[in-house]
Amino acid sequence: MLNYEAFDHLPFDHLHIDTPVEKWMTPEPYVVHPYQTLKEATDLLNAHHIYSVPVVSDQRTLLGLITKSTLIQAFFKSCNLETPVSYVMETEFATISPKDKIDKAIQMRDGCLPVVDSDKKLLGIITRTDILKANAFYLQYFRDTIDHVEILKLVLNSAYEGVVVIDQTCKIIEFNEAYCRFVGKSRDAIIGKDVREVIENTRLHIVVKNGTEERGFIQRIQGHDMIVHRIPIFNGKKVVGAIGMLIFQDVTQLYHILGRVHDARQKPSENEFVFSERDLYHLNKIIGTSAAMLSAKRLAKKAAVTPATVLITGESGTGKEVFAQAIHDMSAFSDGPLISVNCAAIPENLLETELFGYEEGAFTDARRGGKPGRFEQADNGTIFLDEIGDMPLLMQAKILRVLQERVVERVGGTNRKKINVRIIAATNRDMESMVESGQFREDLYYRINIIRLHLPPLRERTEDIPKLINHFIHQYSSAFGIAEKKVSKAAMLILQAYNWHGNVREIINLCEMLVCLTEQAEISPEDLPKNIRHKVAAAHQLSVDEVESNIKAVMDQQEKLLILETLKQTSGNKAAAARLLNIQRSTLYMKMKKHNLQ
Ligand SMILES: Nc1ncnc2c1ncn2[C@@H]1O[C@H](COP(=O)(O)OP(=O)(O)OP(=O)(O)O)[C@@H](O)[C@H]1O
Repeated sequence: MLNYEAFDHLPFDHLHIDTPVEKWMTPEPYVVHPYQTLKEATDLLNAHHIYSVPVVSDQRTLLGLITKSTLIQAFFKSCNLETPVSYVMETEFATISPKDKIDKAIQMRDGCLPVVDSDKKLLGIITRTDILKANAFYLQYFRDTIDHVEILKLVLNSAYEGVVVIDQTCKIIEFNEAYCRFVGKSRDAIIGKDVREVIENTRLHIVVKNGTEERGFIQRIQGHDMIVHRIPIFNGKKVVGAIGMLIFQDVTQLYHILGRVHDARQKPSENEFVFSERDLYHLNKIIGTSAAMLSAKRLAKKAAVTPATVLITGESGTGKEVFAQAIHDMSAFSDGPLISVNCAAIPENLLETELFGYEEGAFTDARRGGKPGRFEQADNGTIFLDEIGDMPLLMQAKILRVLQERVVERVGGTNRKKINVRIIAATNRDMESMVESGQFREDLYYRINIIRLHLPPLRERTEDIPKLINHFIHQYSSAFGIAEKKVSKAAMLILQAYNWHGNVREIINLCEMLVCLTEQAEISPEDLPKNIRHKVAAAHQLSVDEVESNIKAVMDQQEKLLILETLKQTSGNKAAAARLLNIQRSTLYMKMKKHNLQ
């Protein structure tokens, strides 16, 4: 490591490789005068371990140079020690001007190079040590520059947006990792190529030509509408290149942002829908009006209007497939099929032929005429890759190719078929940690995680539970031709307090069981499965009986408040209150007596 203190006297801030000699010279060198003796000159050279010394007049005009070899030659010629140096000094030697570039000093012959001004006045000397210092400094300077370039590369590569830099001949000189991921090519395969060969519909070559900036343009790349900026790079007045930036990974992200701005401005109530009749038809099949569900429905609608890939995440049974269906039904792909593939259910050795199909003769049992794969079947429609987190790594690489190129090739075949497919993937696994642990390819993750739709578990949206239960009780009652049963308030409170690890799927199973097995018209806490009642009690550290008596107390309190509220409304008129509550007057009297309201 170079010690910078050695250069403290130098103005490094503005240093450049061709700095002048005056920055590096030794400013007040040892000198001898022409009338000094050879002995004095010899003593000076020996005392300071130097090879040469300039000879100057009293006004510091450079007259000659005394070197060790001049002295040796003088003694051979029998000059005595008292001879003045002017008799033997060199008069033919190189000098350098203070404004000359330091690299000119490299031709030095005599151990030192006098630095003189136009009047031949000595300003300093350049010694070998000065040249070594300059070299060492530049070496460090270049190392630092390389470090800076590395830092810039790091910054560029950690940018979330795609960045491309081209020179004035349209050759790509920089291409960051985000962009590489997006176009699915390695940096090495891209650097040096003409930008028009790498980026579809680019206009960077035009920007380099006319030097006009283009901001916020929409550019179609790989089937997606992308927002881009194109900025010319100037050196003085000359355009020397251009930078292209992919600002949003996809326009849908802009739609999200616009949606958020819109939401913030409008502050719509949670129940307010701005969907068409057709959207409502599809979305209303998804039961739930909790804030989380409404925002998931809005996002699904926004995703449906773009062809972008959607990744739906959420625990098992939260409705990922239901949302995939709704997105498909509301999208421009709805005239085509929705093909579902459960990546976890198909054995690894069959997954490739299942997804990509095979040609006749591809393997021993191959069907005559071959078989199209799921991707081909989904052409002009949607493919739903369920449990994508369980897909083997080898298959992930193949899927990535399809996502990048939108082309499929059957197993055992050579034809590549272009497909137009919207992709929806779903998983209940933690994709980010799978990527971190290397179980899921990072490049594929970026490809599918364009629009992220997360479905929270039921226990985080308990207000949806009564609606789901009533919906499925109604559905099963009519399917089985059984008179519809009502879930009592107490039973509903227990169901809302339950954990529902199986989410909606578990609710459906329970409703089927309750419709079939409950004999009374009302489903009460005792009709609920024991495990549900016990788990709710355990979660509250109570016994089952305590839970039920607590619920009864809560309900009694609610009933009392309701009666008081209604009587207030009717100014104490009991007949009117009974009418409002839709109960007999005698029942109201009975309840008022129970709650000590008389
Ligand atoms: N909000 C909902 N409204 C109506 N039905 C729903 C809702 N959510 C889920 N379902 C129903 O619940 C069942 C499970 O849903 P779905 O298969 O979509 O869940 P999933 O998240 O894909 O589960 P898995 O991860 O196990 O595949 C399905 O029968 C589905 O129709």
